[in-house]
This record gives sequence, C-alpha cells and structure tokens, in this order.
Amino acid sequence: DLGSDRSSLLALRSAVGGRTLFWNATELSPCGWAGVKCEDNRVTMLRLPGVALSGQLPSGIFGNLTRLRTLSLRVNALTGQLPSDLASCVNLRNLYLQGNLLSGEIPDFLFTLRDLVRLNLASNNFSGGISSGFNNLTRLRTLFLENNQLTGPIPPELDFPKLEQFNVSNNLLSGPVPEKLQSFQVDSFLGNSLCGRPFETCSGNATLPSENNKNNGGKKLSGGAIAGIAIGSVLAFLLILVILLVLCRKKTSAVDIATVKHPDVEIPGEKPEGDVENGEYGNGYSVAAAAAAAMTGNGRAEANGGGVGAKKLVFFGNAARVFDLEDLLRASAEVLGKGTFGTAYKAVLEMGTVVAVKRLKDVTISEREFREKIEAVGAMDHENLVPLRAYYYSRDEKLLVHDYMTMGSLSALLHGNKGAGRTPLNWDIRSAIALGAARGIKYLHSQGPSVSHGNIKSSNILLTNSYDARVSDFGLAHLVGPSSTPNRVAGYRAPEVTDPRKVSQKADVYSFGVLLLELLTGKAPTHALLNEEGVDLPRWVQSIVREEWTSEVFDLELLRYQNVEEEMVQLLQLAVDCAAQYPDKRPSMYEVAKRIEELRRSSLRDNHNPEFDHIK
Ligand SMILES: Nc1ncnc2c1ncn2[C@@H]1O[C@H](COP(=O)(O)OP(=O)(O)OP(=O)(O)O)[C@@H](O)[C@H]1O
Repeated sequence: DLGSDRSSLLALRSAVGGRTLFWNATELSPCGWAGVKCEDNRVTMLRLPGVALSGQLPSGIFGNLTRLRTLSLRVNALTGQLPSDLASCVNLRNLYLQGNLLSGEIPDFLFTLRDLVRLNLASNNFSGGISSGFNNLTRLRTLFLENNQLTGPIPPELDFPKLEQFNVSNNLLSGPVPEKLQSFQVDSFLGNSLCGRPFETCSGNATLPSENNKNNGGKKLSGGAIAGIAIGSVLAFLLILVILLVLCRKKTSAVDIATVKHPDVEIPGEKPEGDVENGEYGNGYSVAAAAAAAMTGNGRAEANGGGVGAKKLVFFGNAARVFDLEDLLRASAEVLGKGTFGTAYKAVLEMGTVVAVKRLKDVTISEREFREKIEAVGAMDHENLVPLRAYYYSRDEKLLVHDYMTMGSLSALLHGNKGAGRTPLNWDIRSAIALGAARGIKYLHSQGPSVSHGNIKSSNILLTNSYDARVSDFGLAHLVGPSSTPNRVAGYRAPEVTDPRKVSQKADVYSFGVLLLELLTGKAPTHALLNEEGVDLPRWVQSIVREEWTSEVFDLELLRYQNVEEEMVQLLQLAVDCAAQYPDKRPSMYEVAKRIEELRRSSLRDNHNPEFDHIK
C-alpha cells in the first residue's frame, strides 16, 4: 500500500542519498514529493534524474513498489549490480538507468518485466554478453545499451517486433549484426568489432563468436579500420558536396540566362498545375517557370471566365511598388523550404531586389474571403513583423511576397550546423530575440481580441542582419484548409487546441512559452531524447525545475556565460508560466513582453553597460 511505498522511498533515500533538499519528506503522503507520482494511491512513477544518488541500490526496496510504471534514476552515480527485487515491479514500462556506474552482467530478471517499452542502460559499466532473453521483451520500442563493456556476439535470433530505436555502440561486441537489426543505421553499432550489414560482409572466422570474445588484437585493428572508414566517408561526402555545389551553381545560372533571355519561356501546356514539388521543377529552378506554368494555365482559364485584372500582383503600402509580376516571373529562385502552408522560395529580381515568395497550397476559402483576410495581414505594420509586400491570387496559384530575411530562421540558427566554426548564440542575442518576437506577437494581439498568430514556432521567427527578430507567417492559419494540419507544430501547440485553425491568443502564449524553452535549453520541442521519455519540452523542464536541479536544463552554450544565470532563471520561469496547462493561468503577451524587458534591463545594468546607465 501507500505506506509501504513511502517507507521504500525513505529507505532508498537513506541508502543512496541524493541532494538533501531533494524530497520534502515531511509530507505524510509521498505522492507530493518531488519526482514521485501516484495513481490510485500507489506510487507509479519515480523520476530522480541527476540528483547525485550514489552507491549501490539495496534489495528490499523495489519489492514493495509493485505499481511502478516509470523508474528514472539516470545520470547519477549508482554502482554495483541491480537488486533482484526489481523483478517485482512487473508493471514497469520505462526504465531509465543510463549514465551511472552500474556493473555486472545485465541481470536475467529484467527479461521477466514483459511490459517494458523503454529500456535504457547506456553509459554504465555493464559487462558480459547480450542475452537472447531480451526476446521476451516483445513490447520494447527503445533499447539503449551503448557505452558499456558488453562482449561477445549479438544473439542472431534477436528480434523485437516493435523496436524503433536501438543502440549498442561503443561496447566490445563482435560477430555479425543479426538480420532483424540490420535496418538500424550504422551509428547504432559503431565502436565494436561487428560485421555484416550495415558494415562490410563478415569474413569466415568473424562469425565464430567464441574466437571473437577474447580477440582484443582484432578489436584494435577494427578500431583503426573504422576510423579509416569514417575518415574515408567524410572525405567522400565532402567531395560529393563540392560536386553538387558546382553543378547547382551551373544549373541556376543556366536557368537564369534562359529565363532572362526568354521571359515568355514556353511552358508545356500539359502541366497546367506547374507543381514545383512533384514535377521536374526542382530546387534551383526559377519560381517564374513554376508559377508561370500555373499562370499560363490560368490565363487560359481566365480568358474563358473573364477577370483580366486578376493577373496582377497586389501591393501593400505606397512606396513598395518597385517590381511587378513580370519581374517576379523573371527572377531566379531557390527553394527555402516547405512549410505547412506551401513552399517558400528566395527570388532574386533582375534589379537585385531579393524577396521571399511563398506559394500557398490548400487554400479552400473563397476569393473574396481570401482577399479580405490577406488585406488584413498586409495592413499589419510593426518592426518585429516580416512585412507582407504583395500577393497574387488566381484560381490555381496563390503567392505571397515577403521581405527576404538574410539570417534565416531562429530554428536554423539554434539547431543547424552544430559543428566547429559556429558562433554560439549568447545570452544577449537570445534574450533580444525573445523580446523582439514577444513585441511582434504583442502587436498582433493588440489588433483585437480575435487576432492571433496561430503558428508560433522557431522557424517562423526570422532574423535580420543584426539579429533583430521578425515574426513571420501570421494570419495564414486562417487561410488554409484542414488538410494541412501541421504535424510538426505538435510540440508547440497548446493542449486545448484541437483544430489548428481555431487558435486563440492564449494558445499563442503557450507556443511562445515553448519557443522560450527552446531558446533556453537549445532543444527542439521535437527532440528525440524528449520523445524517448514520452514527454514534451514544457513537461520535461517542469519536472527538472521541480526537482531543484534547474541548471540542468540550460543549453551548455549559455552556461558558458557567467553572471546571467539569474536572468536565465527568470526567463525560464516566464516560459513555464506561458506554457501553463490551463489557458487562464497564462500571462498576456503584454505582460510577457514587459517581463522580458525588465529582466533584460536588469542584466544590462548588472553588467555595467554605459549605454544603459540612464535606466538606473
Ligand atoms: N521571408 C523570409 N526570409 C528568409 N527566409 C524565409 C522567409 N520566409 C520563410 N523562410 C525560410 O523558408 C523556410 C520555409 O518556410 P515556411 O514558412 O514555408 O515553412 P515553415 O516555417 O518551416 O513552416 P510553416 O509553414 O508551418 O510556417 C523556413 O525555414 C524559413 O527559414
């Protein structure tokens, strides 16, 4: 019962310690203790990641915690073998023990826990072989055994019908990769002496496991071979990249010339849809060709149905009318990416102007409604919004023309190119981006209680040359049909939003909270590690903050900067407030922008920036 659950937890604490403030064990019921969750008055979840537990897990503890479904003791300093009474936790689904100093063989009793879905024993000192007993765990979706001392062959009969993620890299394994595991990428197996797909084929004796078991010399040789292969593949990859780049350049310039010389480039009439995404109009082709294909189709259609005026770009503002449809059609274009609402292109006009053109798909509303809504979008004017310059509407083609943002999106900046030579985003830039984005959204919300963005995420925060944030894609959620229900928005979407077109300002605030968490943790809301534990970014952060282990959540790049942790914690708190489960608990964007302004002001003041002396 709950009483024995409680005493087990207390016994665990006295056996392996942990940060002393960690559980407020004064409460009678353990269900409110940090890291503990109950259902039906029994402990079902125990999550104690990274809290400096150390020593050996004693037996006599888990025998009582029979309702446990999730046990996470990852990233601690636990030693020795796993206690055998863990076998009593027959309801266990998720077992995370990675990042400890556990040793001995992987115990057989684990294979009696048949409900296990996620098992992570990586980065410990487990030794011995991989047992074919793993086959009993038919529900496993993830199995991580990397960075241990496991030896011998992987049993050829291993087969997990539901396995999605698997890793045994950096062990002392040898022999062939079992057939049923060959579909996993090479990274899952690296740092062993394995052969067969995805590696080279096995030579005769490599299939003899007994010989390989003690074959240390062979291991070293293979290590060298693997290094060789790795270096070789990197070089080959670079070579291919260079060739591709050269080819791409040639291709783009060729298209350039073709379209410039023949502005009325003939487009085969059989392709009235001019679908860039599926046809041969691929990356590097001109947006003109793609759009023109659609428009020649249109032209005909409209000649039948009338409406000559429709073939015009409609501009917003007065000074903006610096190019026309012809110019746009002649521009060379490159695909920037495919989004929920269509494909975005960078188009370089003849006179050097660069614009971003978005071809909308799945526009199901009427022309009148479209024009009305897009006019409202075009009327938005704020320094933290990407301005909509013009649009084009015909039956088959809907184009939006925006200013091109040279530095790309925040998403690319945070998660792209993590390699050397990349300038890390410091706190000042990140908090300035947070503030800029907040002001942009605040402006949108100030246009009326029903005005919301509907699709806030890091790929929609674009940056100017000087890293000023501009919010893009506003208002589009109301233009498209239900078929473009964005899957990858999932990580940002507020829990109460079921129809992506029916969004609210409070839902925007939730998405913005997730965006702040992304800025602070450096983790994309769709991060694999998070998915592995089946939580979303807000819940992951909340669980760690609750456990008073806050600095574990921050992006390592940010921790390098001293003196700003206080502000980081304040922004984290704001992010958690924004991502509150219940819409009413979330602050307004007005309040959000104000709080970011304040915390930025205090950090600038603390760092004695003379520019801000007047604020004191
Ligand atoms: N005005 C712009 N300037 C520079 N790059 C842009 C511009 N608009 C879009 N992009 C880039 O093009 C890519 C595709 O953008 P798009 O808005 O079509 O899709 P998305 O933001 O990934 O998803 P969604 O359609 O759901 O917003 C983005 O990653 C973004 O970096």
